[in-house]
Amino acid sequence: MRVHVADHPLIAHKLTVLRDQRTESPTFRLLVDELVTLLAYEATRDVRVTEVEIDTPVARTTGIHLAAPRPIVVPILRAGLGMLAGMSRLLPTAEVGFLGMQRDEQTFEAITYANRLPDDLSGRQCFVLDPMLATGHTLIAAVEYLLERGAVDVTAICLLAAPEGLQTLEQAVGERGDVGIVTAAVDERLNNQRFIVPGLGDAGDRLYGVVD
Ligand SMILES: O=P(O)(O)OC[C@H]1O[C@H](OP(=O)(O)OP(=O)(O)O)[C@H](O)[C@@H]1O
Ligand SMILES: O=c1cc[nH]c(=O)[nH]1
Ligand SMILES: [Mg+2]
Repeated sequence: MRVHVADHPLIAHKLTVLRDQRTESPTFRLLVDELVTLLAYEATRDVRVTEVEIDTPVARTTGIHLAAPRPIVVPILRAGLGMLAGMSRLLPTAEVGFLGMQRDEQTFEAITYANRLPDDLSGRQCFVLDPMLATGHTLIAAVEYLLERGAVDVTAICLLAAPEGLQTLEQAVGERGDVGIVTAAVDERLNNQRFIVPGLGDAGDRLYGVVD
């Protein structure tokens, strides 16, 4: 499994403000949006392209366009929705599928409450958006939905990952397909409630407010 930790002072600065418990929702949303655009730049390094001939006002030349079929972007609701606008800015022609998933806070298993993905993802490159990779259960389920439908290349863009979750993900899906993670940081560990430490708290709550 490919793991890329984006090492850049601007990313580290924005992440520090994001982690700060004094940062309120409006600023938090803005920072998530900015961070995902920076991370998407790394995550799309191997996006498929095709050569094209074009005429500039001066001469004929060879360039590249994104290859067909178009990539698909999959935000995992709720928190992943906060990453969609930033990703779409960089990949405006990508299709968007949706997964609604919630972690059971007793068992830490992922519950899927919405699945709006194309049935056939044969040969498609997929970019999954979820800010937090904690136990990894949510992302494992998401990656499995995509690989089952024929996706060949799945890259998850996360803001924070826990070492435990990365290991669990690697064991579960690392050998099944081409799976990669791009994250702004790998934190220290999970606590007893399986929250990432030091982390940033509950990403969904910080983006959208607390729900029961
Ligand atoms: O790696 P895991 O242990 O599975 O945890 C990570 C998941 O937990 C959070 O979602 P949450 O269940 O809080 O839902 P929300 O986005 O609606 O807040 C987060 O956005 C991930 O989807
Ligand atoms: O630290 C964590 C773990 C799971 N989900 C979150 O939003 N934060
Ligand atoms: Mg949440």
